[in-house]
Amino acid sequence: MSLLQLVDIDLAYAGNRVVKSLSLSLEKGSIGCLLGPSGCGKTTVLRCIAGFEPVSAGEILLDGAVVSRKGYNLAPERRRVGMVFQDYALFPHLTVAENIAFGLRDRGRDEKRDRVDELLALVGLGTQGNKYPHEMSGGQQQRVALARALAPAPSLLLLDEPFSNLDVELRERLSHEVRDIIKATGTTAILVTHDQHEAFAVADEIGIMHEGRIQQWDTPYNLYHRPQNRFVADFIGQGVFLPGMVLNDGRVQVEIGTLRSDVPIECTTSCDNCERNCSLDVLLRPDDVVHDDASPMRGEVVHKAFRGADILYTLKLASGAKVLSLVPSHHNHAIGERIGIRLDVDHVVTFRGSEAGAGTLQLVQLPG
Ligand SMILES: Nc1ncnc2c1ncn2[C@@H]1O[C@H](COP(=O)(O)OP(=O)(O)OP(=O)(O)O)[C@@H](O)[C@H]1O
Repeated sequence: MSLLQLVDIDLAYAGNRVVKSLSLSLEKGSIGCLLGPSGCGKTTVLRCIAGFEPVSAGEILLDGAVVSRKGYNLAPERRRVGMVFQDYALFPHLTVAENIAFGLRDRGRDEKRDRVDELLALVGLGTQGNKYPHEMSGGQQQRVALARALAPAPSLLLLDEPFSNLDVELRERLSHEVRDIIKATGTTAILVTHDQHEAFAVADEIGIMHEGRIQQWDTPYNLYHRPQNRFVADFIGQGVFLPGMVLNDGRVQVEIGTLRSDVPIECTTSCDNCERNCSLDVLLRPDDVVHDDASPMRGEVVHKAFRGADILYTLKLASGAKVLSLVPSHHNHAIGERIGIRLDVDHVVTFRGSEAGAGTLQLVQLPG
């Protein structure tokens, strides 16, 4: 059953629509994420869900009950929604235990103490309840903030860029921990971030946002492997679009080889016969282009990024087009070298060719 539903919500600041007919639904116990570039409206959606912004159209339902619609906005404190912010927002004059107990003011003393102990243990700070926030590291402070938000057992937890003040390594570790903690409590949650690694580490489902709209709401796997439009393909992971031509038997020819899909190519109504030399763009990820000394197909190394286990090569083809190739790092080639490559594509993702109207999804071909 959906715990949270947004149905065609709109929000405008001084006539400027920053959220546009946005819909999503989140099952009880699952973790969703709004991921997108700065200014796309993620935080505004979160503020609407929390009740800090009234919607100008559409509805928000929590546990089946309408909490927001035009002209009606249930107060934030009556929504049973917990929030975690990027700056932790802990009370500096209260101890860690007092911070966590803040939302439990109406509970008895013993019940409050037991709940605080339970939360301290859950976030791995069992012995640190008497410390003050300034005596703790950034990561510890964020765990306190999470414990404080979870203490009243909210039906929905909202996390707004919760890791952005932390260094990269800690961010990655804490994002896994936070997921485990949220899952251990069975809480439904929504995370807002512009960092896809964070989104992948925490969320079950992710909505890619662009200019106030969700472009695709899907699992991390599908966003990477089955992007529904160019924006999603560009935003998630790395890759290039290489011009291609559909061959008669459903194969797609690109400069460095021929791709084959297990399913027929599907066109949109404006292109009703892909079998006849349709031109399109093929999405090639760095792992689709394999280094192979024996291959007659060559690419010139124009850039290389050493990543420890792998090197990400940018290779220029004879036409001048570039592809990316992820290669084990013991294959160390110099800039200017021409190295052998071949395609190793598991499934084919294509979009209508640039000259025919870049940006419009026309065709996606995937294995059955
Ligand atoms: N209170 C406000 N008044 C007017 N415009 C606002 C207000 N808050 C946000 N905006 C505008 O609404 C748009 C969406 O902002 P929002 O903060 O939701 O984006 P975001 O995706 O969360 O961005 P970021 O990742 O940078 O936080 C932006 O263009 C922003 O300038």
